[in-house]
Amino acid sequence: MVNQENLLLYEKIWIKRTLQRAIDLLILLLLFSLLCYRIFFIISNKTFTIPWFLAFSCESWFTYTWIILLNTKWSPAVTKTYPNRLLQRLPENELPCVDLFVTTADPVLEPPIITLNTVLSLLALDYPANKLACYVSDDGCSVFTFYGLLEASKFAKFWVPFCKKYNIQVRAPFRYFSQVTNSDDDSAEFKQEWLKMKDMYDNLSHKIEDVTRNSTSFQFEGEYAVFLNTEKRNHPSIVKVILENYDSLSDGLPHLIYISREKRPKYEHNYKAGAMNVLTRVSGLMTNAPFMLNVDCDMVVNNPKIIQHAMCILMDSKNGKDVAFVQCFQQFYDGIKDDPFGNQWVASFEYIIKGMGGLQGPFYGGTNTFHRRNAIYGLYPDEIQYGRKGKITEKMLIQQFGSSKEFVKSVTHAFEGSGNSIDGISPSNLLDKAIQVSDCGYEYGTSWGKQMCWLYGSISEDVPTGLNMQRKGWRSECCTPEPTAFMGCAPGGLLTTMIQQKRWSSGLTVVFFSKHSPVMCTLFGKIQFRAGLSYCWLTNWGLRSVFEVSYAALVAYCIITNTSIFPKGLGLWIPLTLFVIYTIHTLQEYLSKGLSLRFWWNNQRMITMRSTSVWFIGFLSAMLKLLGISDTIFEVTQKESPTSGVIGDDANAGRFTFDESPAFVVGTTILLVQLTALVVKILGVQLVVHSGNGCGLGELMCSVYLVVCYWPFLKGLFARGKYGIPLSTIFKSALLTFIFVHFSRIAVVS
Ligand SMILES: O=c1ccn([C@@H]2O[C@H](COP(=O)(O)OP(=O)(O)O[C@H]3O[C@H](CO)[C@@H](O)[C@H](O)[C@H]3O)[C@@H](O)[C@H]2O)c(=O)[nH]1
Ligand SMILES: [Mn+2]
Repeated sequence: MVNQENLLLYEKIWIKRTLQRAIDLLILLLLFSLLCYRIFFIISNKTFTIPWFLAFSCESWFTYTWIILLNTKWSPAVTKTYPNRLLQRLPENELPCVDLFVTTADPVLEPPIITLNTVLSLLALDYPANKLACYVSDDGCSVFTFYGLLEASKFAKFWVPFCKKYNIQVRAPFRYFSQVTNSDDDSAEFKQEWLKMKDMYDNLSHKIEDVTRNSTSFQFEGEYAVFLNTEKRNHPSIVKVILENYDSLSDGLPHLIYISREKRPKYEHNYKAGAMNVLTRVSGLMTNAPFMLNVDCDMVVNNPKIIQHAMCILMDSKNGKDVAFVQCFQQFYDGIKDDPFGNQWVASFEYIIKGMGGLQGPFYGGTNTFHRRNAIYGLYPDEIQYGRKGKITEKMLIQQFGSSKEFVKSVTHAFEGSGNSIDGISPSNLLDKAIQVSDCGYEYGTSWGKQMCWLYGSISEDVPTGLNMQRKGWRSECCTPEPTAFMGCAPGGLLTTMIQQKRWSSGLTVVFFSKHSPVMCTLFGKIQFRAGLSYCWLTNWGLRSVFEVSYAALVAYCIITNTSIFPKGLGLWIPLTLFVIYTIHTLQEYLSKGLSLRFWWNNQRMITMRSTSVWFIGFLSAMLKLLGISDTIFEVTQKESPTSGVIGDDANAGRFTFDESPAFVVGTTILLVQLTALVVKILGVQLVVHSGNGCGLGELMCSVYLVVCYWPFLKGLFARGKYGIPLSTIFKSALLTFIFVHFSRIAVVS
């Protein structure tokens, strides 16, 4: 007989990739050869030119990047969870409580119908309803989001039982109805109910469409009166209990609470991190679950048993004790075929996240994550077992957590592991306390956002928040059940993708130079060496762009001035082989995952485009922020409304569209500079340098490669309308190109 108690709730499965490792090493060897070649060349020829030195610096950086990337990818692992064992071990009523958080920020960029679907999919989770509470934070302070939630809660009373009765897998109605039609095999009863549900859902979405369309005639009465005269950035806290499971029925509906934290023009709101901290406090007061799940408003549940899977990890008495958070990777529905904008992250998931999964665990990705409340509150892993070090007085707690006595009490309860803070008091009786902790002055002088919980200061709040926990010795785990846990909406077009990339680059650069930088956390905290390096890879996106842009500029400079940075003759074989093997390597990575050639190329060119354009802008904006010159803002990613049709089917969905956004200026400039260089070469009007070390095949190939990557931009130069690059952008880029060429010539002449 196998003793049930000894069976693990989850296991780590290591992935073997011998061939890939061999190629990885070969590339590393070639990179080192190139660097050595440069050093010997300088020593033996006793010539030292600035372009050579710059090329050497860039290539050293690329080698460093390659090393930290290898380090990240080299011990990949996935976790396998056994939810049945969990249920055998724990009776349903002993399963832990989980607080569910949804954030939304803008009713236009994030249509309420999307948020409602996410909420509905959470309410319908396959987990005892009395163990769940769903909190929605609305930074848009939108009466339509609130209206939508009220309507959705009425629909939920039918939808949730329907899903549970028929064991529906996809519980976000718009996903369900777009995928599943009833068939002849279904029972008459099911068909009837299906039709009824579809009818009710259509009704719900029409209602919401109608109020948003006729927004001016909305009646601010009753429940809605508090929204009258509120402005997005200037309004008091609004907390509303929409659903309440009074009798704590396991087959009822979870609590549903709407929160719009106070906003005043003079206060910093700290974007999503600020919203998450308010959610943490309100939920601490009302339900104080030991675990919390956080999702963005577009991340619908796709696997209704996901909590059981995550709990296998967090509740495992052997390996789970030091796990602070469980990360389910972001996956997307209705992605455009072959990923033209490189925002579906399939390869990153396979190689980077699984790679980190084998180290100290994946980084916190901002959504689809289960957190341990005590880890978020700043405890160390061993404090969970042996209690907090030293005696903590109430005064100290108030200093850290703020002045709400009730909230501080809930924190003490959380630390003691004794669950609900104010037993027997239902959420609606705690409204005034909840409003108090949602006020913008509440955090003043406390540790919120500085030492604990969601950290402030970077617009990629997720990475430092996760790092801050891991530096205390916590680990994290990936959770990858079948079917996929959550599905979200990938940015629809080029501009949205570029803005998102800029935000990440900027936010991550700030993290790299902040006190929560992976270097500091490795030196002075408990981030393991290799995990620290993998965090360096992640937070160096911005810095990397500086070297990539420099390299691109250098190549063009060489062609224009007829100088060279690449070896001649035999020496040219090193960079050439490097290029060919690297290409085969990435191609192999994609093909072996069943992705197409087109997919691979789309991703490769997007990697080049984003790392030489928006990452660079992100880096510059991070520098301005670090120097205190200007602040960075969190630009919310637009989510496509489900009613606007399936994105993937549109023939033009993958075409590049442009507008006057500065995000396109750098890219257009890179392209124009390369084109100018090539034209100069073809016309033979280069400046001849007397050393005889003129530009050769290497420089030309680099330049042509860049033009090929930027092909969609090249087409944009000649196209019109939204597919064309606006004249003003072309003009700005042309000016920058002119300046570049001018200074290149001056630099040579002098
Ligand atoms: O002031 C704000 C800004 C954003 N959000 C919410 O934050 C979430 C993420 O914003 P989104 O525009 O969708 O950003 P993405 O680039 O798609 O998000 C990724 O990157 C972010 C960090 O840059 C993380 O916070 C996200 O979880 C992660 O999915 C959304 O639910 C927003 O409603 C707020 O609540 N308040
Ligand atoms: Mn998103």
